Amino acid sequence: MSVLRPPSDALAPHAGPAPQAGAAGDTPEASSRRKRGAQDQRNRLKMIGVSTVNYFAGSFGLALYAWAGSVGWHIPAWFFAVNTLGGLVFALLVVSGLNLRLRDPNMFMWQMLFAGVVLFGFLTAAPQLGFAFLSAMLVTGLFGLVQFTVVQFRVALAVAAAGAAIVFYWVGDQLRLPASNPTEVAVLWVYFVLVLARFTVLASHLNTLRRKLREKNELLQQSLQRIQELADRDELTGALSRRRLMQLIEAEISRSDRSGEPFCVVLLDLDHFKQINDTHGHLTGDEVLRRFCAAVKGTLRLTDQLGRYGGEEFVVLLPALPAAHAPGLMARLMQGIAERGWNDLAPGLDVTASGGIAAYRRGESVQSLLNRADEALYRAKRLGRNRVEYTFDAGADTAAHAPLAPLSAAG
Ligand SMILES: Nc1nc2c(ncn2[C@@H]2O[C@H](COP(=O)(O)OP(=O)(O)OP(=O)(O)O)[C@@H](O)[C@H]2O)c(=O)[nH]1
Repeated sequence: MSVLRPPSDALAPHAGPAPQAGAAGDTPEASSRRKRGAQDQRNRLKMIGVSTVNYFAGSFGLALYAWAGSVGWHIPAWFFAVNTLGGLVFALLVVSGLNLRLRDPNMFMWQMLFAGVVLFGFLTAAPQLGFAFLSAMLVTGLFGLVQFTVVQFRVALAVAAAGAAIVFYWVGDQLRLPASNPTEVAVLWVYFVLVLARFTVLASHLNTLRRKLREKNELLQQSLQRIQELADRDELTGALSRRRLMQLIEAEISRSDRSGEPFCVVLLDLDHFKQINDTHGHLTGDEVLRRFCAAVKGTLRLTDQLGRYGGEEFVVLLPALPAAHAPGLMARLMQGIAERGWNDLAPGLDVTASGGIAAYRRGESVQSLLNRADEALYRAKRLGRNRVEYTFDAGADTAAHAPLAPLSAAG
């Protein structure tokens, strides 16, 4: 007998007015908002329909009691009329879009209030069916359980408690569980089963909502993960994104400042890459970038990080690496690039890279560290490419940062 018209979109609340369909200059975002808004309205209408069927069942139960002689026929007739009218009003509010002007377009509170007033009204008018209206209130309360916020639920509870106090005071002594003859007992059973059936329908509806919510959550998690991956990785090469790399260098600086452990960064730049693109095509250029990264990664430790700094420029972060050990590692790295083999990609293709290394100097910023690596890289380019240059760090520990001879990967 619940007269509650449950809301439509517990899963996709939409508070704003839906823009007109096909509005000129509709952006994809506005268009998807509009579609979501229209879907929300359809859901609201659908749930008003479900609720209508629900109080048809309630009216039917009351009609059985009228047939059994427990109440006059005017009780089911009025109950049916009042709830149908209420349903029509709520449906009209949705169809006209007027509900969108309300703070809560689902009209949760209004529907609950309406249900409460109707049920208490009929409880007063037919106290001999007390159990029927009280059990209907429980069904209504079940809707509130999922749709209301905690505050709304408390308000509804307070209003229901106050309403019950008034009505019980007024007609409490006449509240009955009508079962004084076999017909009434049979009707009581039917009515009871009807209430249970409505609980079951509601419970399965809640289950569906919960499942949809879980599915949406999973989808959201996957999307978030994908966004995180996109933010952290360069799609073409699989190297870390510049943003992620900067975060890792920052973290390494903090770690080094705390522990005193040295570390290095290397700026690597492919030589004459424009020419590779121009001669062999952009797709081959892309494949060169991929293979280059794979070759570099192949020579690094698991804890080392490779990130794409931009275009054909890459940064290698070498944690816990004293500057004195950098040349050996760079020789391996350059050898790895040379040995990668490029001819199968395009005949005559030769890929080399230049590098600049900087060892972290305590207290300096990421930018300063990278600037020094860039200066070394610039020198490597100027000195003929296909080589690695080291920036002597005058401010660092002497043993760990002794000046090193330029390293030529070719030699
Ligand atoms: N295929 C491909 N090319 C890229 C990509 N990003 C940047 N480039 C190209 O890389 C080239 C870089 O050219 P330059 O900056 O002149 O450098 P370079 O030709 O390598 O010359 P040096 O660095 O002086 O040895 C440009 O032609 C860019 O279009 C990419 O993702 N894919």
